[in-house]
Amino acid sequence: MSLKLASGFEFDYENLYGEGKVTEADLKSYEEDLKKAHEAMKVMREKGFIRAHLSKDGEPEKVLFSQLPYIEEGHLNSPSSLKHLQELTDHVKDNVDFVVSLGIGGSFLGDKVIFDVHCGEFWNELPKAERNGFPKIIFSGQNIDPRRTGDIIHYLENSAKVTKSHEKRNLKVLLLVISKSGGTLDTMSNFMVIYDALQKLGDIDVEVVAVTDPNMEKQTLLKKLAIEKGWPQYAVPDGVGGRFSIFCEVGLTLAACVGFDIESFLKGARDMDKACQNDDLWQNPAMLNAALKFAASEKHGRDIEVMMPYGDYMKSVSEWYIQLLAESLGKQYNKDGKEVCYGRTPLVAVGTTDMHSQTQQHQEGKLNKVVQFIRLADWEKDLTIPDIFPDVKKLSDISGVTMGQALEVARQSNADALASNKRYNACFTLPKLNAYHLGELLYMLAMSVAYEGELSNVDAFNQPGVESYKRIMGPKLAEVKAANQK
Ligand SMILES: O=P(O)(O)OC[C@H]1O[C@](O)(CO)[C@@H](O)[C@@H]1O
Repeated sequence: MSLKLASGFEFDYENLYGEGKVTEADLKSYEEDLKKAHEAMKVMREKGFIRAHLSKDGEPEKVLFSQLPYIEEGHLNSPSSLKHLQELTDHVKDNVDFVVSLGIGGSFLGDKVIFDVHCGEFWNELPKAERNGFPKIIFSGQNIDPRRTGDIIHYLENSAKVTKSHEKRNLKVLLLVISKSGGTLDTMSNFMVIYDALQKLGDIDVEVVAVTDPNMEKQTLLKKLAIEKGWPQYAVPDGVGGRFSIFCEVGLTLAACVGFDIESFLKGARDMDKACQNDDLWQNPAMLNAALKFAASEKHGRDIEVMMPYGDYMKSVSEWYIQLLAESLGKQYNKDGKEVCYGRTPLVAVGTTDMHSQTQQHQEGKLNKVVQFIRLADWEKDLTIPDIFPDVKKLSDISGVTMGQALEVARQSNADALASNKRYNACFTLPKLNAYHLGELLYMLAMSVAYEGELSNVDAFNQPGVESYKRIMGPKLAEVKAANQK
């Protein structure tokens, strides 16, 4: 049982729906709610309106992520904004040695997905020609870890020495500072430490590009600095929350720095958006995914979702999804102010790696999980396991198949084993790992949490819970500073 789009994207729900799983009757009981949720999505697309959604200042706020795939003048992504991104590409290509991308949460996770999918693990070790002249990339700001930040500075210092002695020039480093609110401690502390250290080194030319809320009336700290210092600016528009921002200039600036195909990525998202306008539940990937996961949680207690892509470079997709699901649906109060403590808990896993650790739990632990696989139908550069030890039967037996085939056999076996023991699971198949199919997948997941927000009657677009520790953290930090000054 699966929903397959013309692009080849497939959602296989065989092990999630049917007898002993989410049933027809379960979905029937949500018929009216699904209709309403689908209507709400139409209104969101047309007007940017989501019932009861308020900004963190308690003001009515639009929800505009569904506009992002459509490149049109006057839209958030437009021919002129793409031209502006091309200027960044033209600037960094064959010119900048390193881009340090600074951000956390939605200002990091999507960029890491783009980097992993497009560049892979060894990008920074490749000769420049193999990177097509694009810079090396370092991520920072996603923690406040003095050792790693110190290591980044030291690494750049050493690179500057090599550049000076081999090429008789300064190293060029661009700090891409990404923060919607413009003042996040994690991002800005790393930025200040790194910017200061690099400027003091003397043999590094440092420049800054700021990605922040463009609002001129209520300027973020980062915006003010960018104006004052004349740094180029890109936008995290009003109405686009961090966890949806991979489709705006948060993700697209990093994409522009590595030569990731932005237009294909947005086309994938756009085609998925069209598929998600289908009124038929069984033909609408986001509505179907939301309905099945919601029913699995509410009717069968399966309220943990293990996002388990098969392949190392998709682990960050799972990490991106953690924020999407957790911040969108983990809510104490529903839209009517009633305490509900809703939310499905997301977990990161990777196949085959976690089949040798977590799978024991998935297979025999509490019956509270849905394991959601992601697989690639085609590994463009697959490798065949050679028969180099023909006398060693066990090794000879595993030769003659490709690693991609072995990976898929492992996944299917895991799915079958789970299903045979009442363990719900499902699978998204991407025909290939490229910008287009990534756009499809991520957009479908974003739209799916929007549906689930409506089904569960919680605001999927705020995150009041993260303000609690922030309120405690500010004064605590001030106390530490005061003590340091004594
Ligand atoms: O882009 P900013 O404003 O620095 O925020 C980073 C992240 O922090 C959060 O606000 C949570 O603390 C996320 O929602 C957001 O993606």
